[in-house]
Amino acid sequence: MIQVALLQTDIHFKEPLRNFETVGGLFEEAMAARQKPDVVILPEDWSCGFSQEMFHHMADFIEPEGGPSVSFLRDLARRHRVWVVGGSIGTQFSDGKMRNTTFLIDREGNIAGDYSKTHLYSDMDEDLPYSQGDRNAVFETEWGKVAFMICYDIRFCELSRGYALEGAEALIVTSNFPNPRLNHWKTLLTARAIENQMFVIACNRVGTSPMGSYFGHSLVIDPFGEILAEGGEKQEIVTAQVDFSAVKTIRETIHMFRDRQPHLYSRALLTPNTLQEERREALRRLSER
Ligand SMILES: O=C(O)CCC(=O)C(=O)O
Repeated sequence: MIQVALLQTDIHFKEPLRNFETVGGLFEEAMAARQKPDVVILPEDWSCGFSQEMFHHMADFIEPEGGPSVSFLRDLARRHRVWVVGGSIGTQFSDGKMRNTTFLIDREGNIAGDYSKTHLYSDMDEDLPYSQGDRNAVFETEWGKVAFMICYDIRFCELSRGYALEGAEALIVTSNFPNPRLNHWKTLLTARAIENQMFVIACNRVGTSPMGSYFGHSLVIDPFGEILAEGGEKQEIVTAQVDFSAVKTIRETIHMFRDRQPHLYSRALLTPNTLQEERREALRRLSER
């Protein structure tokens, strides 16, 4: 049984120091609770916010590997001896590529893994500066096997199914999911939990950005699809106890993984996405102008 704490923060656009202060304050509060968390989870882009404008001026936002945001979180993890899922941080990696990346940090402050957003939100031009992540790993921790999604990723059931087949027991989601799509947020996350028989632990932000407003409603959903905890629409800490043995219980009750019929599923799932190729071609032509 572990205790999770989701910091549902109000992120101030382009004000990292102010956001560090908010996260630092909520972190102390979470650690002072009677039930000390084992894992603290932050929302997507927790240190600088998110807007379409940002994707055209990345120099103002991007951090190098080991930059100030991840160093700040590693220090908190080490000081409080707690695991941290570092929301996401726009990071330029040593291969020169920029990615929207979540860092998994252990109790010693070491980076135990990272996940970069697979499905970039092209309707907001996120795919202009960012490269998609291409290592969708399941990570073994002292409390169970976990995998990650960032925001728009939750619309793509194929990714979470792959994680479940690789043994993930919990899907951790970090997000800037906006109004008015609360219905999508709750329905998609609940479906991901039920269809994969795993926990879904999803941290969303509140407040506003130049793009609009965010509804919070961070969620902890068990593998039966029951909501264990749900945030409101204000800044707060959402907590829940997560008992990973529930995954085994549901998987031994409804044998979905035994009954899958992959050879009968559509071959279209594996054919290349021509719409994406068209978008890449259009962007290439634009950049040549
Ligand atoms: O899928 C959505 O409705 C919103 C996605 C989004 O805002 C994002 O991925 O940043």
